[in-house]
Amino acid sequence: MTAATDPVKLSKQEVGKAAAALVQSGSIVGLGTGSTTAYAIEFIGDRLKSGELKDIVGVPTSFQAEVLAKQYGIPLTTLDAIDHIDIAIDGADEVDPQKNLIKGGGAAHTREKVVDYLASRFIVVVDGGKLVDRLGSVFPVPVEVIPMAVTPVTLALKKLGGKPELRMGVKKAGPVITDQGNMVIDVKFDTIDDPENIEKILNNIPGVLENGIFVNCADVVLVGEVKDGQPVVREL
Ligand SMILES: O=C[C@H](O)[C@H](O)[C@H](O)COP(=O)(O)O
Repeated sequence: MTAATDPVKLSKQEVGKAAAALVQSGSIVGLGTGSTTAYAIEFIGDRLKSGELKDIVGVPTSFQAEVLAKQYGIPLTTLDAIDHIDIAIDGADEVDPQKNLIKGGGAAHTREKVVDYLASRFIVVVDGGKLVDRLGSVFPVPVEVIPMAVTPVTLALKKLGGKPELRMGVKKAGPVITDQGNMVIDVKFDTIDDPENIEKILNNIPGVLENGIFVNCADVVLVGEVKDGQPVVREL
């Protein structure tokens, strides 16, 4: 593992490493998506290679997680072949003091929600910049929508008082397409007073597959920060 020098990268690397250290031999591990979890996957792979960790199997939450797991030698399985997940490690885009999350900055929140909620222990890994007093303060809520319903869902989101924006690709003309072949509408709300309620309301719009609000899901939130030039990891 190469040492990161940028403070945010260093925080992500250390928090990823701390989460990977929580994985025990013989576990079924949910492998999250994003730049922070990527470090956890890399470190789990290192622990496997060194022999410190044995007999683990991963459940990837995205194509990205699957590619990384293969790269770092982590055997994979699917939800059809198992009846539980022991631990899941995943990132977040926002975390409030009640450990509610907004996820989906990488358009992977639908599969992540399935895997993270199934896990007996869900460990969230973030850098300090992701902590907010109130969910939705900075980040819009990603909403995965089947392609034929993009227009009516956009109108429904506006009626709810949100500012919806179809997520566009980078280095790809046109919209982002998820691992399920759908599109993502990012919807910014002025305030989200009741995350549990808004999560349900969004998922109740016909054509919506899943949204990025995760309530009552995280067991542990590990926060990586750099203090006096040194990376530190604390629990929220
Ligand atoms: O869809 C992506 C996921 O929800 C990520 O876990 C989230 O966006 C955080 O990613 P990162 O660790 O790159 O900030």
